Amino acid sequence: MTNTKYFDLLAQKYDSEEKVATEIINLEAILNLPKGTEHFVSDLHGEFQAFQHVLRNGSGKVKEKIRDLFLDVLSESEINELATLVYYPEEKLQLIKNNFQSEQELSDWYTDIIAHLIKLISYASSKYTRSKLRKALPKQFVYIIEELLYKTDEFTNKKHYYTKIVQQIISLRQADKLIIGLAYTTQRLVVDHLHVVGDIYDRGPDPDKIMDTLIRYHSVDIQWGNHDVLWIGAFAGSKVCLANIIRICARYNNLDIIEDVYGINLRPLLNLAEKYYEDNPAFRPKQHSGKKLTDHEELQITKIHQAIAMIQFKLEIPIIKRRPYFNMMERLLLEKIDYKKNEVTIHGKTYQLKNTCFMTVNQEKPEQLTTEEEQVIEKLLFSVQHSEKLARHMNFLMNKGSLYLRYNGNLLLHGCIPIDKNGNMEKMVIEDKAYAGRELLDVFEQYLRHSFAHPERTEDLATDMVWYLWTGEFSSLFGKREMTTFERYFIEDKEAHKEIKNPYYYLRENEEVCKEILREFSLDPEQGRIINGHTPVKEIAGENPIKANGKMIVIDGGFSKAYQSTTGIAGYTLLYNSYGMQLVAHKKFTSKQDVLLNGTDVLSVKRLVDKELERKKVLETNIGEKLLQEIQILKSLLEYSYMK
Ligand SMILES: O=P(O)(O)OC[C@H]1O[C@](O)(COP(=O)(O)O)[C@@H](O)[C@@H]1O
Ligand SMILES: [Mn+2]
Repeated sequence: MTNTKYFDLLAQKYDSEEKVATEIINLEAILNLPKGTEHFVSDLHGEFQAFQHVLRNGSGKVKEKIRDLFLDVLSESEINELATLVYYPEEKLQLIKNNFQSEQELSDWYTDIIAHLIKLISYASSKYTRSKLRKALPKQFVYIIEELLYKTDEFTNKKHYYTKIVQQIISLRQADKLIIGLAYTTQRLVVDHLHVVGDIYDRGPDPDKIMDTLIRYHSVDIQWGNHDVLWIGAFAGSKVCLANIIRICARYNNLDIIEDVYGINLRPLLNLAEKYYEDNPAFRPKQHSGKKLTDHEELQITKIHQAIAMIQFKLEIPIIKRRPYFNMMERLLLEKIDYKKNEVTIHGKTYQLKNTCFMTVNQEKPEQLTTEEEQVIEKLLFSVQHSEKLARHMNFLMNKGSLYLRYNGNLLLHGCIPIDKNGNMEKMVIEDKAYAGRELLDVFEQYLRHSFAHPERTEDLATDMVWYLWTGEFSSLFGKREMTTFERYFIEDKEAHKEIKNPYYYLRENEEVCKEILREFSLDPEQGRIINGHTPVKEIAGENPIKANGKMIVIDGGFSKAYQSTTGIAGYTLLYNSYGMQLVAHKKFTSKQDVLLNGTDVLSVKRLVDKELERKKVLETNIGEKLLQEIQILKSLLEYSYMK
């Protein structure tokens, strides 16, 4: 398209000189506002309730704003009550309303609380344009709220006018709805943009609810985690990824995610499991609160767990063989077993095996699936690829996700940048071409997207590569020499379970190494930081999440309950507003009920990562860059169309 045509098109939208000028002025104004608050979370691992809480309280930002405004006029418990009302408006309203004896009492309370919420919204939106605030308001109440917000100058009898409106709202029985709307608006204003630095799926019970929440969220991006790509892989046609997700769901007693949530029929797998497998202590599911299993259910899951684990181990073999550059020959474990002696030799060391379940293994050809196994995995794959809900969730992961993200000068990524012990980028040769650093990650992402675009291909390089991202030595999502799943099931010696990490995980303490990585991604090493998830920060053992003189921030807090005893804490999140970055350490989240009843909102030690000397403006952000371009275009339009 020629430039003139382009301008003609644009002129249809901006059909007068004034309109162009207004838009330029509007954009210029936005550029000079303080940058919006970014909120970083990671490693959610299906813990929907805890995630909801962090999202709703904006990692403490909601309460901070309430304190700023009301410290002198409200008591501590009133502050807590107001905060809880903002987090969980529907439920908290019911609880509060139950305490009133008369209509009058309730009406007085409504009047006060609506005033508080309006004040809070006015404060929380002070760095946005009116138009942005309007978009965040509950649609049906925009007019009323704007009246309440803006009719507050000295020339109107503000109190009288305000009281009249609120009385009307109450008598028309709209107060509850208005309060709920105001609460959600507050939540939305407090955080402008959310980054999920990977691992939404696995271990915890409700990844699907997290996905639904993210889909509804006003502004979000995702950096895929190894567990997320495992699910993408399954959907994209990788049978070995599929076996893995089912194995992990069995292990964590979460098969209802597969069966009830995503509607995938497990009956064929269960039949196979019942036919070949018995009880086995190594495969009993982890029990978690809320889901008490009967003995029969536990036994069933134990059998399914073995059946699918064995399918997984078999499926790994041909991939390892057809992709020598995956460098995984050491993982051909079923071929390394001495079935008579019940031993396996790994890295030159021989181990006794226990809790084995090799009933379906053909010792001559251990990669061979039995006919039944083959049918089971085929049916599972069909079912997975035809789950509408899973399709919706995986499409969203693809649309909003990437392997890494450069955002406002920072590098966001889940796992690591594979490097050697001298800090040089590791090279991986794929189909005779070597890749390293950013280029390697870009190639990984291309393969993943290709695989997703071709779900009918199940054994091509792209599909195999998705599995490599889950478990490969130079995968930026995994970054360990190998995954010792087999060893943890069948070998007692803990030595064999060790997973040796890429040097990245200790070299990232080093400022120069982090700066080099930032340079590799064309980011300013002086200003930028790396935001990392994936490895739980062991606060108990004195580990600091802020590393390399602030160049590296690790925010896997372990929302995952399974990991909380090793971390000693229930997660870190990060906030980045116009004043700088704040790291928030979360205490263990008990339950929503607890927050509602007792206001226990265990907040959270803050450590200032950095304090900007000057407030950062939109101008200095990614969005600012885009707005500048738009302004340029509009200025050209002005010249072309109206100043001839
Ligand atoms: O805790 P589990 O279920 O045994 O899983 C352990 C496996 O998970 C991993 O830690 C990967 O998961 P994370 O990304 O959550 O760390 C593997 O390295 C390891 O083999
Ligand atoms: Mn991870």
